[in-house]
Amino acid sequence: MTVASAAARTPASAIETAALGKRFGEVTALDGVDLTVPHGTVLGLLGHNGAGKSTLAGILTTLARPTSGTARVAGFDVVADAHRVRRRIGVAGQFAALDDRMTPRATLVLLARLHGLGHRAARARADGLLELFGLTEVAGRTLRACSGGTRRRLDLAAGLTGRPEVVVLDEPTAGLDPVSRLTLWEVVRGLARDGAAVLLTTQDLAEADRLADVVAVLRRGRLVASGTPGELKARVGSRSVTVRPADAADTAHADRALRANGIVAALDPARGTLTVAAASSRQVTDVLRALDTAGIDPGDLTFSEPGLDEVYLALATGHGPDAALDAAPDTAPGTAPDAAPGGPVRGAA
Ligand SMILES: Nc1ncnc2c1ncn2[C@@H]1O[C@H](COP(=O)(O)OP(=O)(O)OP(=O)(O)O)[C@@H](O)[C@H]1O
Repeated sequence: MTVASAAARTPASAIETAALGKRFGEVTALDGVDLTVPHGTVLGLLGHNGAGKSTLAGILTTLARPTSGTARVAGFDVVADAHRVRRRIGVAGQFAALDDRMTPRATLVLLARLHGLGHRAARARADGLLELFGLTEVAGRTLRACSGGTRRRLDLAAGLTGRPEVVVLDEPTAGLDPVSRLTLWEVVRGLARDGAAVLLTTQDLAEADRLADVVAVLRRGRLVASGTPGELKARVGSRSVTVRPADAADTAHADRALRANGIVAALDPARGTLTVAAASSRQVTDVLRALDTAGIDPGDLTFSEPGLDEVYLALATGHGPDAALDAAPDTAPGTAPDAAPGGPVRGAA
């Protein structure tokens, strides 16, 4: 399946928001969001519950109107040109409106016809999507006889019947089994390879890490960081070293020896390990010297790179090693601090 045909005549940025804001009465759901997603990019939007992810997805898919700022999708303003935007986007969530008595194949053929395809082309599109989403086997069952996972995959397939150049998926893999999840990841990567821009919201850090070219973190309605998963990990997380003393009885002793040298370790008594943040080789040397002075054989040493979970803790919640964000006052939802280390979000071109 390809979505490249649409990309050639479209602007450089598939999604572009400027100072985008949304208020619900007293609640500020989005506040000054500047976001740019080029074609061929998967942007993973992370954020705590209530951070504003669904609100942003809703505005980009014309289901909600911004209260300030602008958003353009496929070159069209989401308010002034909502109908043109709708013709160019793919969204999950259409399933709710579908008929339980229909089959997956009939459903997709109908939607493809609604997108203007002739009979034969609509059947071909439906068959392609059924195969892509592993639905061929159940294509002839009525929807009411299909499992929840099947319906969910059909919902996602339904969003792609129009070969959208911009795809917005709000937590697309929530509730999917591991195989369906991998299938969906493949589909999303394929869409981006073919030139579509995909914005997906997720709570799943592994998903963001594996799938997204660019990760953007929303915190209380504001974008607080963006970059490739690797960039964010390098900026926020720190490497660590884990020591497992050769003699397990030395673990507590080692902890005291490190503390005596001003080094704080996370102790795991069950494993007999101590883990210390060690961004530089100098810090590793300090650990080894402290242990040596105390007469402790450091035994096994393991080095770990930072993970996206650390990034998330630091940026999305403010509880983590990012000092700028930690220093931010704990304000009410929607009045998040001005810390925006990532500046305007740029997708990887
Ligand atoms: N229709 C609404 N009326 C009033 N407040 C709303 C409405 N929709 C969202 N909000 C509020 O806007 C803020 C952002 O909500 P939103 O659903 O966009 O967050 P989210 O990041 O998608 O959260 P979750 O991960 O829990 O789905 C929250 O404070 C929420 O309570």
